[in-house]
Amino acid sequence: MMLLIDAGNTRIKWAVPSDHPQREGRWRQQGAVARGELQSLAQAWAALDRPQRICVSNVAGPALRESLQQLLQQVFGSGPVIEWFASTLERAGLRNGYRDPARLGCDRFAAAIGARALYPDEELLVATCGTATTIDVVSAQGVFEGGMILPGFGTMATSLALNTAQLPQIDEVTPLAGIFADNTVEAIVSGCIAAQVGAIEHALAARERAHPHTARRCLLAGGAGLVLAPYLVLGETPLEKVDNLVLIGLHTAMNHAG
Ligand SMILES: Nc1ncnc2c1ncn2[C@@H]1O[C@H](COP(=O)(O)OP(=O)(O)O)[C@@H](O)[C@H]1O
Ligand SMILES: CC(C)(COP(=O)(O)O)[C@@H](O)C(=O)NCCC(=O)O
Ligand SMILES: [K+]
Repeated sequence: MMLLIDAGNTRIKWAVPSDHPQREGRWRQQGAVARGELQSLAQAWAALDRPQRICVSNVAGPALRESLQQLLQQVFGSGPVIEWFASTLERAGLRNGYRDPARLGCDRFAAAIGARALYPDEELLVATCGTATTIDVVSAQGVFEGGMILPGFGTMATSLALNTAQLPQIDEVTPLAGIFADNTVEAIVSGCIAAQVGAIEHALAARERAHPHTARRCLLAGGAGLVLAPYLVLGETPLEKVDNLVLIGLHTAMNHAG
């Protein structure tokens, strides 16, 4: 059995891949907790069979890595081999085109590997909308070509509340009646949605200009993806909402040598 963990800056997502995906679906078990509720994973994981291998993508820093390591040891003992997934020059058939490959966020590298596993031989725009939003290009030849990093939807909205006297924290996002809102809360939501989908549409348009006559697909992942999907206007480019793209990438990578 294999345990896959995606530790982001807001939440920790995990899954156990199933043995018979056609029959049982991709994951046998899965879950997610806020970063501050890491300890609650002890209970969820205690119910699992002891994994032989554990693969972790962590972009939430060394303290989180330390806590996670202790927790894994506490629950599963020292038996399972832990791979701390890292960005390298090449993995699972994907080439990393970052100037310094190791500096690419390992969640972005994993998401790109996952995207390529889902859609081999297609050019892909991978938008992952978490604490940060990243918008990355994977070429049809299997090269991570590069991307953009911007504040995620929640981070953007929160920065307004923190840096202004009159703007409130947004707790809940309800569907917008229109782009030009007649109240403060919806005006903030509309503005932050416009910034997020605007960046994705801008990235796609730039790629279309640079490489016309190339079929491509946009994958949308991350916690804010659901909120943003209805507002994206991508013309003829198909849009796929993918849950747990980083975990799909880790699973793919684990089945290829490091
Ligand atoms: N229901 C929701 N409505 C709006 N935004 C959401 C919702 N759920 C999650 N988010 C956004 O998703 C982010 C967390 O997504 P996640 O993919 O878990 O991030 P990370 O990988 O950085 O931990 C939050 O910062 C928030 O912006
Ligand atoms: C861009 C990120 C902060 C995204 O993190 P997330 O929103 O998934 O929590 C993370 O991938 C990261 O720390 N990257 C390192 C820098 C880089 O990718 O260039
Ligand atoms: K992200």
